[in-house]
Amino acid sequence: MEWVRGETIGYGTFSTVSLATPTSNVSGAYPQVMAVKSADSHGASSLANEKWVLDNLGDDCDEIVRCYGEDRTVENGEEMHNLLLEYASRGSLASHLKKLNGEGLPESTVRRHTGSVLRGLRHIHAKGFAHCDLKLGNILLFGNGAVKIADFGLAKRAGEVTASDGEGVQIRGTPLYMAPESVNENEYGSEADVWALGCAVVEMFSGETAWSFKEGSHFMSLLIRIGVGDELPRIPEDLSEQGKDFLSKCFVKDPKKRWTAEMLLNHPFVAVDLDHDDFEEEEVVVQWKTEDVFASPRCPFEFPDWVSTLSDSGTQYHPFESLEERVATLTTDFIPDWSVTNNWVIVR
Ligand SMILES: Nc1ncnc2c1ncn2[C@@H]1O[C@H](COP(=O)(O)OP(=O)(O)OP(=O)(O)O)[C@@H](O)[C@H]1O
Repeated sequence: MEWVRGETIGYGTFSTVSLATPTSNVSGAYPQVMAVKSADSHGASSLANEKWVLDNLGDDCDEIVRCYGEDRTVENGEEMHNLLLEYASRGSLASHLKKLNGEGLPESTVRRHTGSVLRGLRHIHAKGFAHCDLKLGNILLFGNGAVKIADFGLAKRAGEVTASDGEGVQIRGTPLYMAPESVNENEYGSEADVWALGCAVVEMFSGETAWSFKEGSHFMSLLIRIGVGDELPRIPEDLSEQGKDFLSKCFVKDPKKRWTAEMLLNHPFVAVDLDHDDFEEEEVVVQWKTEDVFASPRCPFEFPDWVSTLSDSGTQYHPFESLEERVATLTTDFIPDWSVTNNWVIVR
């Protein structure tokens, strides 16, 4: 497919996302407006992984962003890897929420979005994958009010051991959304996606992250709270009883006892027919104002949207006697330079 690049609509850790239009579209096989996610050689493996996962997931799930293909271009003398994706005219839920100045979304909207994300997760998990980076920045909002899961750069086959697994303490995805078993055991399976979904639901409803923290606090202290002890993410007081119950099924520390996406789809919080009068349909508008360009943060201390990345300690892996011992190894005065991360960084 021939296409031309339009203006930039988002920045990620690994990529820049722009508008794209096909130049020859005789058969009408492609939409008139697409999003193209582009990366240089540093982000190429993440894009290749995303393409591979999306190919495996197929295009029969309405809650997963569609991929129209990939190609390579040379721009300003540099080879760029490009992934052509379905364009979400209203950006991510993270950017949408930012415009609400700390306000959350109405509960009926949260229920509808949660149901959609759960259908997407059920599909991903049924195909044997885990997303590993579910957060509001990776849930895209479309003109008709629909939401879809995007950004499969960190996704992997559930249970698959990556080259870096087992070599030390890893941070895969965004610390604020990390499940206890990911902090304690480096486990990133479908159960961890459900925990992250719970965090996303809290944030959608309250406009605040599920974990409260002091500005400037070390992110390792958050990992200790997630991994050790009984503390759970905050469940908003003003959420309905059904909502609170739904979150209590997501925030189960033991992944084996946590509800699955399939089970949660039958929970009354989402298993109701909601009227769709709380959003306005919108035509696909392609003129983005400069201030609409959404950048994924590049530093873990830019609360609340910590950067998504993979990291490992780079040190020899050894089993720990207790959770406390393992998590205590995370505490260090050394603060990595997350602004230059690609795939893996040393965190201690
Ligand atoms: N299909 C799309 N339609 C509209 N906007 C998009 C689309 N894909 C991505 N974006 C925008 O670009 C931003 C960055 O994209 P994405 O998260 O996929 O990149 P990334 O490099 O994987 O980032 P990170 O891993 O840091 O989250 C998104 O937060 C979103 O605002």
